[in-house]
Amino acid sequence: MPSPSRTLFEKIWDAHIVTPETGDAPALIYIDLHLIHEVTSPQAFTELDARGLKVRCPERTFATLDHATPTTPRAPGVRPVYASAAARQQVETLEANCRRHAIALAGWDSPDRGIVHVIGPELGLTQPGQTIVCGDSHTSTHGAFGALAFGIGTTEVGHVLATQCLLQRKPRTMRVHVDGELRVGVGAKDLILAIIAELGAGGAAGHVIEYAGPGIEALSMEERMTVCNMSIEAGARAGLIAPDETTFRYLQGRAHAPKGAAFEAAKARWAQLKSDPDARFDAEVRIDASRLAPMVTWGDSPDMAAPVDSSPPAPSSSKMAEALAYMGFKPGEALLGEKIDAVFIGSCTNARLSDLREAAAVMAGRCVKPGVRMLVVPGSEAVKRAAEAEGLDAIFRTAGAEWREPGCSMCIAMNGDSGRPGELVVSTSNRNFAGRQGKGVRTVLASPATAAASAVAGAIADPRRILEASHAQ
Ligand SMILES: CC(C)[C@H](C(=O)O)[C@@H](O)C(=O)O
Ligand code: SF4
Repeated sequence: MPSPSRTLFEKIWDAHIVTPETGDAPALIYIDLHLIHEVTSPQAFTELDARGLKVRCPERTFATLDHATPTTPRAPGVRPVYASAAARQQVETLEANCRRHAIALAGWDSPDRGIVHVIGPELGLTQPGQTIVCGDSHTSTHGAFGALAFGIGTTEVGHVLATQCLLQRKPRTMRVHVDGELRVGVGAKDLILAIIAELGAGGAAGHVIEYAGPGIEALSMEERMTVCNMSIEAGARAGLIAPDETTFRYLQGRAHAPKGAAFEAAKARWAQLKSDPDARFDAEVRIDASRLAPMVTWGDSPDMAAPVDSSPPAPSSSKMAEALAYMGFKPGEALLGEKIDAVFIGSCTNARLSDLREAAAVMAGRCVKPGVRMLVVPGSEAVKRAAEAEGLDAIFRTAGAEWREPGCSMCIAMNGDSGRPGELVVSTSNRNFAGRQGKGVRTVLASPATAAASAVAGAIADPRRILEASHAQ
């Protein structure tokens, strides 16, 4: 009997069931790859030790240092100076846990270190069809490869360390179909901000989103990662994209990807990973990418976003009114021209090589407005090396920006990189929650191009003015 049509998510889910879900109990699913970092793993290891348990599959576990790590430049071999005793302890605890349990760690001396969601793909650890978890909500990033990837809590990190399995209720499915191509000056970040604005912060709650359609197929892997990264900001459990030639080209030759004949065999398997043509989704949404403008947020939630050349809407709830009051923005008043204090180019959303290129294309031959601070923080050591090899660091430095060491940095301000109370920061990260970038800091989420154009203008700016001019030349 032919099997019923299934979505890509359902295919990956079915292939990983150890024990099916029943009315009373969630399913038990097998986890192919467990990524860990210093913030959400210490208690999980403590629990493991308290029960005398070993790590079940150290070879399926991979660790990095990213959240608490200082990004101030330092000479090779010099130990970093941490922002707090807590930050230092988190890092040193993970170093000790990895040594004790024989877990590979991209630590301080590793050329592979970086933000967990940047290095998984870079190293070829992230592969189509896998189940991937990490004690981190932006694990959805890895879904760009056609993997089922989602964040888990610290208790679950302990479960996965001990058993390589996870208890999960089966999520529902949503397809976001993207037609049309993005115009000059409009990027993947603008697309996902527009999608989140459309869905709302909780609009995809309980769902796994599959992004599909010509507008998605046209995206590079790095752009697809930017889109999948922010799925969680619409409340989704995960976001994924069916793997294709773009995916396979990206993976070929990566350190942990299969090699030679094994790669060809894997590719043939991966090519099967797509939703059946008549597969049914619990929800469907359509977006036309060709109609989008660069987006910026005007509130304290990622769904409070609008075209950069528009203004915040009149509040229809107390939440919106409070958000506007926090940001100091007024409905009907142009967002363009709002004076800014700082710009942050970084995070697992937008700190890959293509993001830095996008920002550098705007900065080249221009200067950061005096009085504005600009931090450029590459997502990984590999991104930093590649950017330096093509002179992007020089473009940023010459413009007056700070070129930093890799890490999460001002995305979450756990490492000492933060803004001052009241400052307005244009940021390429993914969360504009009140105080996330420092107490009282007001965050405007934007693309690397918009952030760079704003740094030059000293105010929220439209990158199309610069980019269309250079395109026409
Ligand atoms: C620290 C970590 C648990 C957190 C997350 O889960 O996402 C962080 O990465 C974030 O972006 O807020
Ligand atoms: S860069 Fe930001 S969003 Fe990404 S993992 Fe780090 S803190 Fe979380």
